Amino acid sequence: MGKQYKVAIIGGGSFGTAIANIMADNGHDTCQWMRTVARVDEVNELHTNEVYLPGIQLNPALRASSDLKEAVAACDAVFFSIPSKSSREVARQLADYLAPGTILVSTTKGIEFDTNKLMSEVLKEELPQVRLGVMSGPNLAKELAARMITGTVIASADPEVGSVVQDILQCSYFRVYAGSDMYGVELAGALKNVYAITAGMAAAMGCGHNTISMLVTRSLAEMSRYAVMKGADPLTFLGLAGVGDLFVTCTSPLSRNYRVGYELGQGRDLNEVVESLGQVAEGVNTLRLMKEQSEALGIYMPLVNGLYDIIYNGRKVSEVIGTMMCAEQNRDVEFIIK
Ligand SMILES: NC(=O)c1ccc[n+]([C@@H]2O[C@H](COP(=O)([O-])OP(=O)(O)OC[C@H]3O[C@@H](n4cnc5c(N)ncnc54)[C@H](O)[C@@H]3O)[C@@H](O)[C@H]2O)c1
Ligand SMILES: O=P(O)(O)OC[C@H](O)CO
Repeated sequence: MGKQYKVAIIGGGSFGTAIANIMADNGHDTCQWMRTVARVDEVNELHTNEVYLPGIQLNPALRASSDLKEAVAACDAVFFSIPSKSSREVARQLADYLAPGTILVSTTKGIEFDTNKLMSEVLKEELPQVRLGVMSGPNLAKELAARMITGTVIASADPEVGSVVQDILQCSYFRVYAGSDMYGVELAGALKNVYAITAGMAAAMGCGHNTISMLVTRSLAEMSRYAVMKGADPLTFLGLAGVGDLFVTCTSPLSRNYRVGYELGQGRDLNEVVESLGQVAEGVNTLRLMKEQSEALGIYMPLVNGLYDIIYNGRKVSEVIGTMMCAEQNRDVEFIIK
């Protein structure tokens, strides 16, 4: 067994619980912070989190606490797993409790709605004393909690952050790759959610495998084009945090974003679908931000425009597909990012 770390996870939802469980499996002193006292008791006494990970028996060594100061005290590393909507608010609560130099890893795959900032930017503003990393990849919480093999990417400007996170999380079912393109990894995690909504919608409408394959491939082209214009490394999009995460999110009914798309494809109303989900689907807000940004920067994004028109302008799916197919024929060269 390697070095044992003292670690905390901020967030009591599906992903926070899944990664907290890996850390406990790996023998680290692990505390998960969550605001709901009844759920803290459930994790500590029954070793389950039935609302978010039904049917999963958690490692009995995993502790939970609703006391933020106690949860992060003397930690080597803190993992942040709060939806983007509440990230700044929770980061502010942490400000007095994190010692200078503490490693803080964002696992949030979203963008702050009113500022268009990535979570690393939000966390840097609120917690300037930490050493930051972002983690992203094909990491469906339910599969991770069931200890099914996958990998992820930890990206940071500080190489020590990468190697500490590898020590903490790597195990027989979770391979952790380190990189330095923090911006690209984080952006990829947020952008793919939008295309998962489209893919879910396509699946509900009975589209074939050829269609889904075209959709995923052109989604990769479109999100890479957007990210490169914003300063990311295009190669990041060919790795686990890019195509890896896009593929899983666009094909698995375990993805909440895919499920939102599926239900929309069955004719349900967006607000109703989001409400009944009971968990976060970051792509709904990210779609609006991508639409605004791509228009402001003049980036060609037919898939984002099409989904936006369907969801927010009430355009018929068949009409949008018709427009897109003709436009692609006339304008698009089959390059990855151009
Ligand atoms: N679930 C996955 O498979 C997965 C995988 C990788 C990354 N992520 C990302 O991780 C982030 C969190 O996702 P999740 O799946 O855990 O979401 P979730 O909806 O399952 O859980 C969110 C958790 O955050 C808590 N929370 C929300 N607002 C809060 C506040 N103001 N104060 C305290 N707690 C608050 C909720 O109580 C809940 O416990 C998202 O950005 C998501 O995209 C999710
Ligand atoms: O459930 P989603 O749609 O938030 O996606 C889950 C993860 O991001 C998959 O890696």
